[in-house]
Amino acid sequence: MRPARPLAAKPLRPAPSRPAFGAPSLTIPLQDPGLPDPALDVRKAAMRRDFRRLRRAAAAAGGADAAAALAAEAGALATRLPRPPQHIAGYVAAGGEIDVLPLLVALGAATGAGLCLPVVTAPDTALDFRVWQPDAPLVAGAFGILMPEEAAGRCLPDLLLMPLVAVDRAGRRLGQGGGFYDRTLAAADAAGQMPLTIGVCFAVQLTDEVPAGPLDRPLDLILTERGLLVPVR
Ligand SMILES: Nc1nc2c(c(=O)[nH]1)N(C=O)[C@@H](CNc1ccc(C(=O)N[C@@H](CCC(=O)O)C(=O)O)cc1)CN2
Ligand SMILES: Nc1ncnc2c1ncn2[C@@H]1O[C@H](COP(=O)(O)OP(=O)(O)OP(=O)(O)O)[C@@H](O)[C@H]1O
Repeated sequence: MRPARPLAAKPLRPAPSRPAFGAPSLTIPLQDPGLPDPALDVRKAAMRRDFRRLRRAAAAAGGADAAAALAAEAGALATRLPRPPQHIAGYVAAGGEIDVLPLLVALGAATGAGLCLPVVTAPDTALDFRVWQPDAPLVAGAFGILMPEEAAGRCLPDLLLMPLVAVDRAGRRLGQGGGFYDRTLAAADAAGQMPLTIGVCFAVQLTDEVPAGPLDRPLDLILTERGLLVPVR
């Protein structure tokens, strides 16, 4: 157990400046989040801290090579998909996440699918997705993450390349803690439009066991710079 730190030991810093969320739109409760589980949240928070550090180190040491290695697997990955995708969602890397854009572009070319990127429109909601083409302009969105402009139009992906902080061999995914992808999958499932989910990360982000609760949905596949993993459950 770590000793409790006096609050005064933490220097006061101004809140990080972030683009504000837009006015909340009409939100439909997607799923009752149920009873809070503080013990689970504490375990997830500790793992996030450790694996964000590992992720940043991996990105600094070989991020560009790893992104190229992912993209080189696009043709092989396309042949492993259970159905041909129509619209593939990637993400714009932040905080040391593996850069998935070269893979997204290559997978689009290999499958003929359209491409899109996620957009956070409000806290506690599902993600929106906007159409993206290579070299189309991106603007800063929530959390400073780049996203397509509104004029790009919306998209409903049937294949998600998902960022993550840590993952285990059963496909349990630890994300940034906003619950955005879990709510997105819950909403898609409820609408009968569950996409195929591929978690993408550096191999060092694989761990023995990610703590998970009832709202966490396991990944269909895991892709690292070392290759494709089919989760064992
Ligand atoms: N690249 C990327 N895009 C994404 C996600 C993601 O995880 N990665 N999301 C997945 O849901 C959504 C955005 N959700 C987010 C939720 C929380 C934080 C967050 O707390 N960021 C910390 C920095 C973390 C770090 O150091 O790595 C912060 O801003 O202080 C970021 C994104 C949609 N787009
Ligand atoms: N289907 C859902 N409906 C409502 N709330 C949800 C749902 N899924 C997750 N949440 C809530 O979102 C919060 C964050 O969940 P969690 O810690 O699993 O996020 P995460 O998967 O790490 O984040 P992200 O998916 O954004 O990367 C929790 O309070 C959780 O209760």
